[in-house]
Amino acid sequence: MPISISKQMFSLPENDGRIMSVWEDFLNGTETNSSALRHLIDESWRRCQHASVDPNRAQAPVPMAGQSLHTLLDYCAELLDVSAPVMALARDFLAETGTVMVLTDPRGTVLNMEGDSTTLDAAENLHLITGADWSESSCGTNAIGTTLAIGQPVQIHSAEHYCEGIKRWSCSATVIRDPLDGRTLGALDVSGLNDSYGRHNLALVVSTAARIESQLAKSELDIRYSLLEACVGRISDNSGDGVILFDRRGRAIKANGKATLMLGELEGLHGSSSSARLAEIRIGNDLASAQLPAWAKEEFLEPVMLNGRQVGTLLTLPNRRQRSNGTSWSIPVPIAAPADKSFERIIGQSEVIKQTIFRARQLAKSRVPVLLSGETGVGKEVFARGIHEANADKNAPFIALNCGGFSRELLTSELFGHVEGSFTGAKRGGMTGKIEAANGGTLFLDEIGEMPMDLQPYFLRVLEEGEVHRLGETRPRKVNFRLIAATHRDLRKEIRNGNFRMDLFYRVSVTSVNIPSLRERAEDIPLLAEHYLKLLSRQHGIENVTMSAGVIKRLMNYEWPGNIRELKNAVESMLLTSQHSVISEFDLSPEILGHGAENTFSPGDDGPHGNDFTRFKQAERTALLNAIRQCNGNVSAVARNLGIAKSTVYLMLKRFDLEGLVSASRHSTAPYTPL
Ligand SMILES: Nc1ncnc2c1ncn2[C@@H]1O[C@H](COP(=O)(O)OP(=O)(O)OP(=O)(O)O)[C@@H](O)[C@H]1O
Repeated sequence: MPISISKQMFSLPENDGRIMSVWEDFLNGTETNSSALRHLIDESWRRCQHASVDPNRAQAPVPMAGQSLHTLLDYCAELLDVSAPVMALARDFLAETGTVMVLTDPRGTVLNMEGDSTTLDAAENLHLITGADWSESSCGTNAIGTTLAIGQPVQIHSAEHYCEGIKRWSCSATVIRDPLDGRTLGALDVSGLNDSYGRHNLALVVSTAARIESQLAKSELDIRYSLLEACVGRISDNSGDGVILFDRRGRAIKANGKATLMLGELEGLHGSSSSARLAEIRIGNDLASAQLPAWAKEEFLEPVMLNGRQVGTLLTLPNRRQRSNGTSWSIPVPIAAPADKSFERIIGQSEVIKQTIFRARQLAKSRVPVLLSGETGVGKEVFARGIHEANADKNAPFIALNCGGFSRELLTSELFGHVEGSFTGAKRGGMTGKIEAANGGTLFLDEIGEMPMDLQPYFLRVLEEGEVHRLGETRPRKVNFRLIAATHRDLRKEIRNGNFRMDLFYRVSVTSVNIPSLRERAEDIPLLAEHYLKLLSRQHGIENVTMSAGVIKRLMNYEWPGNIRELKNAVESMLLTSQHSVISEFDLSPEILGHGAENTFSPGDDGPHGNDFTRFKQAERTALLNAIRQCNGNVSAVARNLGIAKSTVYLMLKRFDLEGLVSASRHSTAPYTPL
């Protein structure tokens, strides 16, 4: 007699002791046929044994981290994005319940976790954390791995776990399916220590997963609706060509009459069978990997872009008459294919910057929020523009706002806009806020960590509801924009310090790119310095200026706390102050000169310095350098400038290893010649 599935789903904690002895027997090979053991657990244990899972395992294998974790999170961005609101609820409502909610990908790798903080800590000891693999073949019978293996909701309690180290836990999980084709997209789990067991935990995951699925269905329908709307003109029967429209997964969803006729001719089909054949055609879910029917060519395909995101594909079968007339096949022009020059303005050849650009380019393909992190002046805004341009239509707006540059009141009004008379100082006729201005394009919020705490829930609401209220107005306005935020702060630390809301953090950091500091890519400095020298020479109308090898070396050794912005300023300052056509170390600022020569001294260089200068010595050295600069390397003039004897200048030059900065002949009064 088949066992009722619903009975199979729930654990029976009262059987725990008996199940433990069955497990011991199972491992010893002396199997007992106990009614305490659910059939699905028995089957799962057998799968684990077959997969040689170690029953003594105390935790999941080392979790995935770094670039591979980033790539996985990007790949699952849609699932993460859609489930973000329910995970935020879990954070609030599971606190102090002794449980956590876990979202995984279809292979059981944890993507996100929220819930009770003590349980989160305990889970960490088990490696139940983002990036960890909780498939059955890695961790044995467990709710995540087992629900993915059997495709139905399940509780795994205590002794039912296959691995000894996990037997203190009680877990309930179910799969999340693609609402269109039933594909498994991931699993949702609620876990806690044994005393958190409750049948309602399974009810909670099942209803939450259903909510995620319906949200996925809604977003799919919205996309499909927009796709049809965008292409309605192209699939009309007036077209001489056969046109088939595919959704973003490569499934045919609409075709004009001509396409049905042409398909009939191409495949020898008639009437309804050619319509049925149309419904079967798949072209893969991106142009690069399109699996085309034999009669189609790659050039028949064009991406359909909406707000910079590919939402479908049009296949145009050129009119046969045109072909027999000898005219070329009408190769379609993409509706809005991105001309990918977007990251070209980012200068750098180092491996680390190339990888960063690659990651940003990948993320640009979707519309998920991106958090750019990095020190000041590393190029966060340049990257934001790159992502926007790689993705958006040519005319889509890119609206940037620095949250750090305003008072609370001004920032509120800049972001949300206001209506006339809404506050003292409100503009006549009101003002469109940046959020509204970014509609259809990208909103770049620089220094998002500076957004005041009490403003954050309002901005979160905009992100969640896609609506904005101008200050002083009750009517909501619909908005649709891509959010790129940037920060030089560690936002997780800001959350711990109570300066940033965790729910907003999860909303804005669905994906992230960390932009390396200039220090981490010193090999790019020559390229950047040359670039700025050329650019700024042109801007200032100065011709034929170059930099000495010594300068480049110093620039490469400096720490650049202000990154590229500081480098650009340094080059500009040298260009404007140097009196020679070859910029030399002599033209460098004392900071760069003072820091740049560590371990790089070589004959002809400006000389090494030590890190161990006292503040006083540093000041003395800086004064000497300034004087040398002002006096063009003339030792007598330097002595006069500093009010000390020439012999003391020589002593100081020796002490600070700066002799190379004055003219070659110790006693010469000839003007300094650049190296
Ligand atoms: N890779 C790059 N190649 C060339 N120029 C760059 C690059 N990255 C940044 N820049 C230039 O450096 C300057 C600073 O860049 P940007 O304003 O994007 O930095 P940021 O990280 O946003 O700074 P902040 O955090 O202070 O706002 C700009 O003049 C920008 O054009």
